[in-house]
Amino acid sequence: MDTSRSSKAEIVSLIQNEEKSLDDEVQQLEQTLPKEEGWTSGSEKSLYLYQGFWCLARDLKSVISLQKHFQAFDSDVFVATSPKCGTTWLKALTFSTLCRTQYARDEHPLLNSTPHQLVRFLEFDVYLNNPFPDLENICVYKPRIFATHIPYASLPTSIKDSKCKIVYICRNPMDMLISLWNFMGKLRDQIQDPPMSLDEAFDKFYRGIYLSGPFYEHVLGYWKASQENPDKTLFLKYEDLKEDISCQLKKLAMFLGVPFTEDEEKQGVVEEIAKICSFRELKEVQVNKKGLSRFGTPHKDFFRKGQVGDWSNYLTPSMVERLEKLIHEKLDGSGLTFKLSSKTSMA
Ligand SMILES: Nc1ncnc2c1ncn2[C@@H]1O[C@H](COP(=O)(O)OS(=O)(=O)O)[C@@H](OP(=O)(O)O)[C@H]1O
Repeated sequence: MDTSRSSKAEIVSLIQNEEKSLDDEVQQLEQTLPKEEGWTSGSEKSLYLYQGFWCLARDLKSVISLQKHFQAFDSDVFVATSPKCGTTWLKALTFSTLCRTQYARDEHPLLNSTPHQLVRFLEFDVYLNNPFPDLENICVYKPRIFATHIPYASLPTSIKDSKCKIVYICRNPMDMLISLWNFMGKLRDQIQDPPMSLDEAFDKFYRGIYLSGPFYEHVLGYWKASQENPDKTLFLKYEDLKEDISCQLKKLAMFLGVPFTEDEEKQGVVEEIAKICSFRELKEVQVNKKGLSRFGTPHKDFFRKGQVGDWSNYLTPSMVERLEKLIHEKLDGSGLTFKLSSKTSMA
């Protein structure tokens, strides 16, 4: 919306009209889109299948408004993920890599802000209840870095068409399921919902019914984008980061156009970033231990175990067999594979 020539009253009226038209559109969609019970109780927690992915009614409004209005800059960077695949970690790493010259080494912003405050979600935060956020002033550090769980196909056109960069992280779906089930379990406790059995969670996950699911479509969308244009989309795996964070961090810096210099490497900058963004360190920072995120989740719930292979402590052999078969079917021919190691590792 170009408001450069409008008076304040005209702008207020434009915003009100846009809000009203969005509300009408969402109300209509709620009546027509396929609908399923969400992971917590309450009709507002129902999930709707919008453009092939599952979305809360609250988020439908922000997704539509950012699809309509968001204008990406060539310099922007987007952290794209499915939930529970390493978003918090990749936000911290991307921010620390890109903005490393903008703060003193002993005054890292991650010591006072959560990764979700430094790299804000477009649909759950920036555009939540606000179709025209003040994007000019929203990111203190430059370049602008935003995050999203929206699948590649449904990203605002300007993200796909501009020269901005997208970093994506995926995780083996079995660990993702266990992480999601534990996370939603904590949300259910807070609102006094009875616990959801693992069988029920497995069934929902298997059918792709969770925020931004189905998993395979999400992963394959970004996988194909990274194959077609590797300079625009970088595809990372949680397991690879756990295995060799320095190597993956250098790859990330190179992709973002800010490779570590020889001097930086000698000074241990790579290891410093890896350390401050590690599960062990971030979990202990005060700001990550208390308080709620702007989308209502306790900060501490973004840090649970941070391990590879925790699924083997929960999933039954028949669940594993069914998921392995599904993974095989869905990813067949794509060239994408997951390590399903049951060996756990800590940061
Ligand atoms: N720094 C760091 N290093 C490694 N692992 C980390 C880190 N921070 C968070 N985690 C683990 O990531 C899981 C949460 O996933 P997301 O951050 O994608 O969640 S969310 O989508 O933003 O809600 C969740 O995984 P599980 O422990 O398996 O549940 C977190 O513990």
